Order: sequence, then structure tokens, then C-alpha cells
Amino acid sequence: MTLDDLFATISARKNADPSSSWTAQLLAKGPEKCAEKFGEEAIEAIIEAVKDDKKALTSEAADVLYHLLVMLASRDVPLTDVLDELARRQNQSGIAEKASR
Ligand SMILES: N=c1c2ncn([C@@H]3O[C@H](COP(=O)(O)OP(=O)(O)OP(=O)(O)O)[C@@H](O)[C@H]3O)c2ncn1[C@@H]1O[C@H](COP(=O)(O)O)[C@@H](O)[C@H]1O
Repeated sequence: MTLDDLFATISARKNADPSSSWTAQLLAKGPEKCAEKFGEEAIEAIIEAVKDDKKALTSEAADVLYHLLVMLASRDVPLTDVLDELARRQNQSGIAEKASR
């Protein structure tokens, strides 16, 4: 599954019955709760990174990505906008690299 697919699934849960899925339930609690959950998952990932527990960090990183997408969906920010911003920065750093040659 790609991040695009996961984002599409999560976005579709905005209109779903909260009792039908965990994601629909979280989205129904509002953007502040989604942001809080993202923060909790990020802290859990930081702890595993500091401990250098690679297996636990992999699992927590998956939670972080999932909750980042839920937070974006909760505020109607498309994942493509985030990817476009990353591409813009990549182009910018390419231009800076060429200019320094
Ligand atoms: N990738 C995920 C995913 N990662 C984490 N989670 C859920 O996120 C929750 C967070 O874990 P916590 O330990 O914080 O949960 P908790 O302690 O029960 O919650 P709180 O009491 O703290 O609120 C867990 O219940 C996980 O099941 C996810 N739930 C769903 N997905 C994917 O999202 C898509 C939609 O899923 P539905 O939620 O079933 O619609 C599917 O493709 C799923 O695979």
C-alpha cells in the first residue's frame, strides 16, 4: 500500500459512521484530538529512536505516518500539497547546488 492509497482510505473515513472504524472515530473527535494523537505517536517514535530499538522504531514510525495522514485529512490538507512542497524544496536545492558550481 502506498501513502497515497492510505491517505485516500483515511480521507474516505471522514464521511463514515464513527462506529464503523477506528479512523472514522478519531476523525469524528476533531482536528485537535488528531493533532494530539500525532504528537503522542511522535514522542513514542523518538523514545524508540533514542533507545535504538529498530523493530519498535519501525512500528512507531508506521504509527507516526498513519497519524500524520489523519491529522492532514482532519484539516483538509491534501497529501499531494505536502509532496509538492517537498518537490519544490528539492528543485530549490538543485538550483542552489548548480549555482555553487
Ligand atoms: N495504519 C493504520 C493504523 N496505524 C495505527 N492505527 C490505530 O491507531 C490506534 C493508535 O494506537 P493507540 O495505542 O494510541 O490506541 P489506543 O490506546 O487504543 O487509543 P487511545 O485510547 O489512546 O485514544 C490503534 O488503535 C491502531 O489500530 C491504525 N488504524 C488504521 N490504519 C489503517 O488505516 C486504514 C483505515 O482503517 P480503519 O480505521 O479500519 O478505517 C486501514 O488501511 C488501516 O490499515
